[in-house]
Amino acid sequence: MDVEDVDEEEQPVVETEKEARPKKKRKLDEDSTSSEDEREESPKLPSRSPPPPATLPSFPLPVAPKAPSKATLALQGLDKALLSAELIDPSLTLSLDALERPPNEVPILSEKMKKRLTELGISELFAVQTALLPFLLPPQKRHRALYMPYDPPRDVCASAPTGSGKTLAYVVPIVEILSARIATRLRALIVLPTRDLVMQVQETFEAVSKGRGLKIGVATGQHSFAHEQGQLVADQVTKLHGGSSKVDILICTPGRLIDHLNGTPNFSLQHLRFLVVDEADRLLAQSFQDWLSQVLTAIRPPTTKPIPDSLSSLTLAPYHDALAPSWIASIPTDFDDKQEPSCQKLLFSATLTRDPSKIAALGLRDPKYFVVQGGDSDGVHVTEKFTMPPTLKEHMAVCSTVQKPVILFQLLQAHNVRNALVFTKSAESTTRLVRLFEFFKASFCAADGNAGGMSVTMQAYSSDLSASERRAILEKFKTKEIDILVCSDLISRGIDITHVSHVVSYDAPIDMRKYVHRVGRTARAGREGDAWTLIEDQEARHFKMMMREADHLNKLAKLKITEADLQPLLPHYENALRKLKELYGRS
Ligand SMILES: Nc1ncnc2c1ncn2[C@@H]1O[C@H](COP(=O)(O)OP(=O)(O)OP(=O)(O)O)[C@@H](O)[C@H]1O
Repeated sequence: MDVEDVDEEEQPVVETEKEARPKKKRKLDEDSTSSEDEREESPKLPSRSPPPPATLPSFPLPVAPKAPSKATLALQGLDKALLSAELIDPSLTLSLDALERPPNEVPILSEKMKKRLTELGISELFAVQTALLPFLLPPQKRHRALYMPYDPPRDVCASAPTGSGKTLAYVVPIVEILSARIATRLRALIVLPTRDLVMQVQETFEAVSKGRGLKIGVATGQHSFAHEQGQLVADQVTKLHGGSSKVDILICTPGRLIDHLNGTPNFSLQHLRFLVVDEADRLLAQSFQDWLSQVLTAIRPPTTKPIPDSLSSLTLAPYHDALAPSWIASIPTDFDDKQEPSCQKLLFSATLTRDPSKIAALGLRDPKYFVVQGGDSDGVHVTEKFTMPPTLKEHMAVCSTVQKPVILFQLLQAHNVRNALVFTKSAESTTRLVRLFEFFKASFCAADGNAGGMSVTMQAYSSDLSASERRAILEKFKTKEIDILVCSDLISRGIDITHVSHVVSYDAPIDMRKYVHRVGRTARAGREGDAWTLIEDQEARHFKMMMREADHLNKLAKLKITEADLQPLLPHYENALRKLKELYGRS
């Protein structure tokens, strides 16, 4: 079988319609001709009805519609701010030394930060960072303050391809601004969808903020609630209007955050200077006890504000409560401007959130959009749904269900694949595929002593494993003790393992977002990467439709595999299938 040839079966829907239209026209033309002929031949009788027209009007052939104008898109409800997004060329980089500002302005990065980044091997900024750092670290000192109740900062939505360095784009500014603090308060809250991602972002914060005296906490439910409470809040006994915090930065999952908001005395978000929603498209799609509205409420000042001790007692004693400025009740005067919380919301995603109701729910303040994406700068391109790393090569093969495993094994062998992630549809199928591969490898090695390229190690990584088992496996994969991880979509969001050279969607992803996040595990940080998708015959139509709708089908080349390539592997594959059947039969 030539896998290349398999997927010629369906015609694009548009073409089918195109063909149908002219046929319809021909039919009508034929009808009109025949009636004219009949008129020629029939005896000339007086006719009661008016004669039919000589020819029927012809229908115009369908043409591809033009791209909608900005005004049309605006009318369709697309957020105005999104239409005027700043487009950033993905190939843009900027050396740390070139980050200059005039001497009368605050430099973008402090010398301490430059030194630390250099120690971490970062000598230049990636595209998303070149745009966000100057924006989040403005040139005037007052715009970098922790409290700006009369002139609060603009919110930010940033969309950039997977692996393009979004994490540092918020970690660096947060560390720079919070390092100016004099007392520990909860000033930055980072919300992520999974525990694994929380750990990863925590590592980045700890690395970047080393020596800056910031305290970083996590809340994911990995430890008992009481333990976490003790780590986050210093005083849970005295009622403190200003809250109490043992950390400056908290990185958490939404569920656990809500638990603390509702159940930890003195846990308060009133001092927040940054709220980061990373992997925003996924977090906004999930309700998690309506986490977002609870967080937004906790950031806003209460309607009845507490009066600090110093005012109520009319003494000059400093009030221990440390309320945030917009929380403090004051006697209103005619000159008072409205005070607002100083919290700046930063949303990050590899896929644009285009649902206007979701954007509205965030209550963004004069949001500024940054989109890292090639193409025109006329703004219309911003409406494209997905941005991929430019160093990613994408391929697909359509095949039968039966041949899929052996095609995978052939690809791994022929391309000498190491450092790969293979995605399956469920935890159960990860285990089954790994077992099948082990039987296959054993049969292959028994026949060919030197293993002929089948020496790779494969391991299942799925929700069937405990968190500690998963961590240990991931660590082994990072240190290259394991060559290939077969995983369910658990790993497909944000996990950063830079050496992944191949991502194989063994089971095709069911939607475009899943596809983007899976393939985004490779070609990270400017490296090359390959993404292969295996599609079963019956899935081909849906998959291609999905790709076409995302304007992405033309980016996928076909994988070249022939019958001759598979032939030598088939006896071992049959052996492996028999063994697997025996195993599952037994259990
Ligand atoms: N300026 C830089 N120089 C060198 N490496 C960098 C730089 N910025 C980020 N990286 C590295 O690039 C890798 C990918 O970064 P990161 O995880 O932030 O990507 P991401 O855009 O958040 O991806 P995803 O959408 O998949 O979560 C990380 O290993 C990070 O350390």
